[in-house]
Amino acid sequence: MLPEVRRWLSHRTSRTEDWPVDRMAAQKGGRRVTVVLPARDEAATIGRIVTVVREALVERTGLVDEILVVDSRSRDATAEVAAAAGATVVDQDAVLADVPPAHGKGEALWKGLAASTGDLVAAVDADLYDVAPAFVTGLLGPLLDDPDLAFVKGFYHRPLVGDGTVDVDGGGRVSELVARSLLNLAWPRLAGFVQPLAGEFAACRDLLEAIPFATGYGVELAMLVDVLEHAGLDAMAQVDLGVRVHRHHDLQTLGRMSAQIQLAASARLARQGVLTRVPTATTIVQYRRPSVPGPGGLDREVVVTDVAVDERPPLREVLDRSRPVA
Ligand SMILES: O=c1ccn([C@@H]2O[C@H](COP(=O)(O)OP(=O)(O)O)[C@@H](O)[C@H]2O)c(=O)[nH]1
Ligand SMILES: O=C(O)[C@@H](COP(=O)(O)O)O[C@H]1O[C@H](CO)[C@@H](O)[C@H](O)[C@H]1O
Repeated sequence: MLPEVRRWLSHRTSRTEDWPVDRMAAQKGGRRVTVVLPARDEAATIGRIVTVVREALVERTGLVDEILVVDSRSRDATAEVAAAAGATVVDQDAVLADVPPAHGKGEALWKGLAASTGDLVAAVDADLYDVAPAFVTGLLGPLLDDPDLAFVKGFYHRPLVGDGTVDVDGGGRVSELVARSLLNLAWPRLAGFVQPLAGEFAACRDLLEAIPFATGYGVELAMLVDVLEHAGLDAMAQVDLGVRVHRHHDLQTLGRMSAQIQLAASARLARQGVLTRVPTATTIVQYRRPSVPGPGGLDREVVVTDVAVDERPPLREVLDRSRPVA
């Protein structure tokens, strides 16, 4: 581990208990705070998350001013459930409607940033089973307290919850198998982040508007790299949020997620001159138990998926272009 990272770890890591909500609400001053929840088919969990955040942090303490759910092409009642629980709900494709739409989690976050009004923006995944207000206060605490900070990432223990089984630290499989190795090899200054792919982070609006967003699942890794480049390691911090339990994807879905992360990383390595060009092939070939016979008698079904992700430019460039010239 780089000595700089060792120093950063002890200097820039805190626990959510270090940031009591009443103190944070008092330190907020005139700043506006938005919580953004990107949500695709999260009708089962979004209502409870919005209710917890609204009751504890909007109504009881005033720490949060806006709860914004980005409905990311849901096929279920996510939008209705979120609105009934008290969130402002925007349709991903209706935000910046004159920009050709894209798909994915990063797109939902980018559109959420565009639609939000906070000076500080915190993001929380919408598939969490048990969200406490401390998830949000922990992310905001360091930012409200220290003007040198611009970005805070959550970390936690991640159980892998199966059918009647719990592996206490078995979650975060893509983090362990893909993201951590990529970061340690290519961006070792980011090796201090305990959960580099955590969907829970908070940042200053100015910073988020100044960096590009990968539209798919590469968004978290891309954001770490871009924030490091833009603001420097000492403007970044992490906070222990306890335990996080969420709905898991199967291994093949995680394989496609991994491919998107590697594409986002490759784009940055090319930008930094480490790779001479960005990969042009964007399909992943996977094999699964056959529902139809595979080619040449292969006892596997061949599944080819396009994992291409667009990159959104820094939001500020888009907003500047659409502003009328005086
Ligand atoms: O196209 C998408 C895919 C995902 N998500 C949201 O992004 C978050 C994290 O995605 P997911 O749960 O699929 O990833 P996991 O945490 O299971 O790896 C969740 O709130 C999803 O609803 C989204 O808004 N749009
Ligand atoms: O961290 C990980 O390995 C993956 C998968 O988590 P699990 O193995 O299902 O606990 O989950 C995350 O990765 C996505 C891609 O960066 C994020 O978008 C999600 O928020 C995050 O939960």
